[in-house]
Amino acid sequence: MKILVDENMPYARELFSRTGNVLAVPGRPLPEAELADADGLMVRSVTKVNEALLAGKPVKFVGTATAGTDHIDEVWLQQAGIAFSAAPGCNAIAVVEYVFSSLLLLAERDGFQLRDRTVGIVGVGNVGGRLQKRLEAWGVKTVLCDPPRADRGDDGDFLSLDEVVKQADILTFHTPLFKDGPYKSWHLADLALLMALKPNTILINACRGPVVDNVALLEVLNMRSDLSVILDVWEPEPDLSLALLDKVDIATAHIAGYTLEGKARGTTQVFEAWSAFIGQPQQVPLSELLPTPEFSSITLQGALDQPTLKRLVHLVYDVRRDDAPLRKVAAQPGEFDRLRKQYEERREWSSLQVICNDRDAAEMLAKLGFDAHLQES
Ligand SMILES: NC(=O)C1=CN([C@@H]2O[C@H](COP(=O)(O)OP(=O)(O)OC[C@H]3O[C@@H](n4cnc5c(N)ncnc54)[C@H](O)[C@@H]3O)[C@@H](O)[C@H]2O)C=CC1
Ligand SMILES: O=C(O)C(=O)[C@H](O)COP(=O)(O)O
Repeated sequence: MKILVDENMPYARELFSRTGNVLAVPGRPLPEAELADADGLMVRSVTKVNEALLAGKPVKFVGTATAGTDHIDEVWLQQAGIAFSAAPGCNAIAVVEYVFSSLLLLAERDGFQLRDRTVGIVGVGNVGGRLQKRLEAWGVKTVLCDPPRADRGDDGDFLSLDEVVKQADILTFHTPLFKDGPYKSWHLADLALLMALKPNTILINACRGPVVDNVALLEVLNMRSDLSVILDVWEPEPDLSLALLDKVDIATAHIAGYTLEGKARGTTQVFEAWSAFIGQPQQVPLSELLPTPEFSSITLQGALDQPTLKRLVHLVYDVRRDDAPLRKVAAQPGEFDRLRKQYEERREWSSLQVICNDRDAAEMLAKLGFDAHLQES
């Protein structure tokens, strides 16, 4: 059995080699000759998987260690009898923590309390739903837009996109990329939407670049200096607009989901699906794989206010570590992908044990996802 795995999938070699010969390869461009005798192909979002790549090849299973699946032609795979599995939700916590890291930074810069802002969440699935819970735990009002969930009759107060735009001080997008169909999300944020944003809105895109029309965004930012923008994803990638990069407040190279936990979950979810597919089902607990983090325990004295939360959040992950390198190298071909391939280890809040002497602080931090405990007296 030969299994091709993207070289940017931590733990893939050690897991997949339990079931066959593993070859780790770059995802963009993928060395296509290696597919001639491959049974399994495990990719990330940078590899387009379609008829052009796989027709006439022996590949029987495709896995993607990602939440998004817009790089996969699922209809063709099904017609061709090739099994497919993704990793829904694997990196949702990572994206939520990216958003918090960014918002706490802007809140400190601009001197506001998150609790005084209304956050509009567009796409309330694995990422948006977790973001809603953590924001509300911190006392932030959220307004939600998710037409597929509203149409399914899911519980929740879902508003139209126009209504959310009217109410939101912070507008954050967490939809899949659909180029057409009833829930088309391509250019969901178009010129009209961007012009309709309330004064001083913070706009965030950490889902897929083309969900926000980047040409329109640049045009609007040239007219409106009141807006703040956080972009993790770009239209197009990897060749983003340098003029736009210059205008945004926080800019990163599509790494919002890149915690070690998030990537490891992606690998294990796909490995578990593959091992079941070949009739050797195996479960892999994350705790078997993850190393001890650099900072594993800290003591917090007293109450938890927003500046203290920011310091804790930034101890685990400060988004500025990813913003500066992108600005430095974005003009050079290949550097966007290199930043992503050589990504420095980043952990989730749950990796930090926080011992508190204040009960409310311990309860709040636990709700937010830290490994928080009340100090024993
Ligand atoms: N920047 C990064 O590193 C990452 C980006 N992503 C992207 O974020 C997207 C969302 O991730 P998840 O929450 O895990 O996906 P999900 O599938 O769990 O949730 C997506 C939600 O968006 C809703 N939705 C679909 N079309 C919509 C529309 N037109 N308007 C409003 N809502 C709509 C769906 O009903 C669903 O509730 C992924 O599809 C992926 O493209 C995901 C993880 C990491
Ligand atoms: O899971 C997703 O969807 C993402 O956007 C991933 O974080 C993207 O990472 P790569 O697959 O491009 O490494």
